[in-house]
Amino acid sequence: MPDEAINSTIQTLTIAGTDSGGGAGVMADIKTMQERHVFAAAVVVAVTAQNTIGVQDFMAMPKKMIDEQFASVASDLKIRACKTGMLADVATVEAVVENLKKYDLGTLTVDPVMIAKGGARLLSEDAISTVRDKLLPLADILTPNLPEAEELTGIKIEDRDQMVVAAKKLQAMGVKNVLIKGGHQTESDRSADFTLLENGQSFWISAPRIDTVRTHGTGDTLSSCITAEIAKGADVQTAIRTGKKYVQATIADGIQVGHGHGPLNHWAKITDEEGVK
Ligand SMILES: Nc1ncnc2c1ncn2[C@@H]1O[C@H](COP(=O)(O)OP(=O)(O)OP(=O)(O)O)[C@@H](O)[C@H]1O
Ligand SMILES: Cc1ncc(CO)c(N)n1
Repeated sequence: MPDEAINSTIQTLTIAGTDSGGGAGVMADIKTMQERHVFAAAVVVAVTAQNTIGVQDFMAMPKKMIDEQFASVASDLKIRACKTGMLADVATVEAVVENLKKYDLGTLTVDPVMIAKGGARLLSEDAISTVRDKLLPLADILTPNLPEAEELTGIKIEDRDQMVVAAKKLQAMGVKNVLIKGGHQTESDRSADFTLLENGQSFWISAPRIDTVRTHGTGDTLSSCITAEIAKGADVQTAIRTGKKYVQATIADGIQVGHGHGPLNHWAKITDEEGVK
């Protein structure tokens, strides 16, 4: 069989950490990709002992194991789009950067995961500059939440105007498309995300803020949905719009799991009633 036929199914890859509680990280990514009808592969760069209450422990994978996973995936699968999530520390970020440069894994979405909802650090402080200097220039799409955008730019973001300024600064650092997520803007009744596209166009997407603590893994779910839609051929704007609708549906149609920041309902279906605009 010709190689194009062997690998004709649309394939995506997540490069991230696991969540034993099933709500975030690699688990959220794979569930999302599966629901969006693309095949999901995973390079696990860290393992967390985690649940809805918090992160009890984590361990980064040795570089050799990261390299071997990339080699296994790249030598057999045909990845159309990939994403990064939790990258733990300097050595892990550097290993991931090296492999992303070595292999063609399609369009890259970088979710610069730093701190979990419960407050645990998922990226060491000294690795922030490694992400900024070495990973960001490789990103086709960057999806920071507000604290992450602040860390990466040094800008204190207190209103929508500063989200725009931060997005421009991130683009100047070498990222093509920037999506700044407004999920942490809790004072507004709508959660509004800002996107600055490679061609200079920009847009806001907002949706009604849902009053719930069950928002564990929203960022992972959004970036994975974007990755899946890009792999299927969507343009960046359409992929982000679909991602927002999907996240809204997964929060709105909630499930009851765990005592803390509960996970999303990944099998929720997008309807036209999400109020996303
Ligand atoms: N309570 C909420 N109601 C509606 N939308 C929300 C809510 N919380 C977050 N969102 C949306 O979810 C998406 C992810 O944003 P958020 O800022 O929560 O990411 P994050 O902090 O990276 O998430 P996590 O660290 O849990 O993966 C954004 O589109 C945001 O607007
Ligand atoms: C492994 C992992 N990745 C990402 C996040 C952020 O949602 C988390 N809590 N855990």
